[in-house]
Amino acid sequence: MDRPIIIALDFKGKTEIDDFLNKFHDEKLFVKVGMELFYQEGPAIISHIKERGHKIFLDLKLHDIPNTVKQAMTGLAKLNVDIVNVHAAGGKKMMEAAIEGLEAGTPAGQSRPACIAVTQLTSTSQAMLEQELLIDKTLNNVVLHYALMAKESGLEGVVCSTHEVEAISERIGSSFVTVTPGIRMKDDAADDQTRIATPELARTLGSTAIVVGRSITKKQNPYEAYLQVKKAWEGTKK
Ligand SMILES: O=C(O)c1cc(=O)[nH]c(=O)n1[C@@H]1O[C@H](COP(=O)(O)O)[C@@H](O)[C@H]1O
Repeated sequence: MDRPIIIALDFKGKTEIDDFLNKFHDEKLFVKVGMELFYQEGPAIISHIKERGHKIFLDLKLHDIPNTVKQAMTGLAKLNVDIVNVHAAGGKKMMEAAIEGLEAGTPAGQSRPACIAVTQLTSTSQAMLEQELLIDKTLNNVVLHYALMAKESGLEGVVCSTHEVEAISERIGSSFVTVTPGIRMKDDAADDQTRIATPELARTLGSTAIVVGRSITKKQNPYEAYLQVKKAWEGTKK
């Protein structure tokens, strides 16, 4: 993966997507389609965005019994997206089933989408981990453990916060993909995110890709905001 900025298209529908993408002057982007958009527009939105020439991370965060995840992934593989994801909390059998489903569903001549596992959401804090999820470990250790499970299950990488990237890369190797949301420019509000970082820090700590939503989509000039994120992300060498 060529260190992309993945723009989270958290919009209501196709009209909003077209208005937004039209601001990018034919630049080929890597975008993320999540639950908000997919549940409104269905699979047709994927072919629509692909026709415009953009790469897609389909972020539906599957988390169910292994057989259900396998069958769901068999269907999703036909959409020919670049990345899909699951929750690592579903366990190793579920993650293995996700890969089996993707392999079974990928049409001949197409490459199977990369599959990555959400470790702990970037909205989760240490206090929430302990008090609500009753996990009595450090966030870093939990994320690293989930990343190891994902690796053992045959996945290509994880979604984690920037703050766990170094530990994962040290233990598993830097070719294991780390996709990091919770990205904010210095003066932006954290909103509902807890484990945030600037694009510069993500670059310094070695994230494979950053996911950026509101710091681009909610700005008055999203294209200008994207260029600023890009400069920050590409400017600082590790
Ligand atoms: O899987 C994800 O993409 C994801 C995982 C996670 O731990 N945290 C997280 O924020 N995300 C997604 O990344 C995007 C972040 O959006 P912003 O907070 O607006 O930049 C949203 O679309 C989330 O659904």
